[in-house]
Amino acid sequence: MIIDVKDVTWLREQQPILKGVNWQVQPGEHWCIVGLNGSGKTTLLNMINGYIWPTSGEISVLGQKFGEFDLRELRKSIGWVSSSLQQRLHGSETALNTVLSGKFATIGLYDKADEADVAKAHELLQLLGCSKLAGRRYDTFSQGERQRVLIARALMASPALLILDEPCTGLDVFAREMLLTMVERIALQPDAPTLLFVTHHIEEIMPVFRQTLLVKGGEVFRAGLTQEVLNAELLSDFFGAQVEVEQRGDRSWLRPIGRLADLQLDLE
Ligand SMILES: Nc1ncnc2c1ncn2[C@@H]1O[C@H](COP(=O)(O)OP(=O)(O)OP(=O)(O)O)[C@@H](O)[C@H]1O
Repeated sequence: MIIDVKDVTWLREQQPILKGVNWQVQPGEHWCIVGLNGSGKTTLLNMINGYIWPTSGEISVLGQKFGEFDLRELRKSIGWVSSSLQQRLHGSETALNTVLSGKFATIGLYDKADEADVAKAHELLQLLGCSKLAGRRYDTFSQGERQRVLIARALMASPALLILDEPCTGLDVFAREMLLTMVERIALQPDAPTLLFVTHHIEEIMPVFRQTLLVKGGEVFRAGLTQEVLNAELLSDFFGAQVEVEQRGDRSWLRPIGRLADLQLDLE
């Protein structure tokens, strides 16, 4: 099993941030994780990466049970692309060196990459549609280009699990579609890592994400087949507001219905 979270609770200042979470990810599955701000998604991912420990319950990742192995070793098998990583990278590095640094898990390239590494980095830049950027400085890239270079960087370490944490934030609609196409391309590679794709937006769920986890108030609201999860009744219940879900091609699009006042938004 790739991820096995059993009855996990995490308390902070006596308050449960995660409550009785059960979630299993099997080999070959790719999951979307959806939840509103503050629902507990990042906390759950921090736990999967071993940065925080459950107050109670058990967790194993890539067949390793927490408490019985070296977390630093486990982290080498997990790629995590997030906005905080984006801020930490060195702007003066080229795209090629940024990707190569992924092999050594360093911010900046200090180790000597061999020919095979360079060839692999070029292949990954091509996979992500960034070949032309190879020799350009990272700080000259658009947001969409940065995200794609960062995904190539994460793939450089050949992770078994790749977490894409809201990768479409700040992208225009075309850059977003481009990124989603690339993500799908990665998932369809024969030796693809298991992908976890965190988003607030239902329409970003590509068909390759056959499973979806809905997180609400630190609890699993629903975990199952995307096709079954993405229905108007369930999502209205999940968001606490009436929504409709329209199927367009092989993607679902969500639209709030009713007056804004009914959405119980705090607009003050
Ligand atoms: N170390 C901590 N101490 C106290 N509260 C915390 C801590 N870490 C997270 N929380 C709280 O737990 C809740 C869940 O936070 P988390 O960051 O996991 O949400 P999220 O679903 O990732 O949100 P977003 O979509 O905004 O990134 C929030 O209310 C947050 O303030």
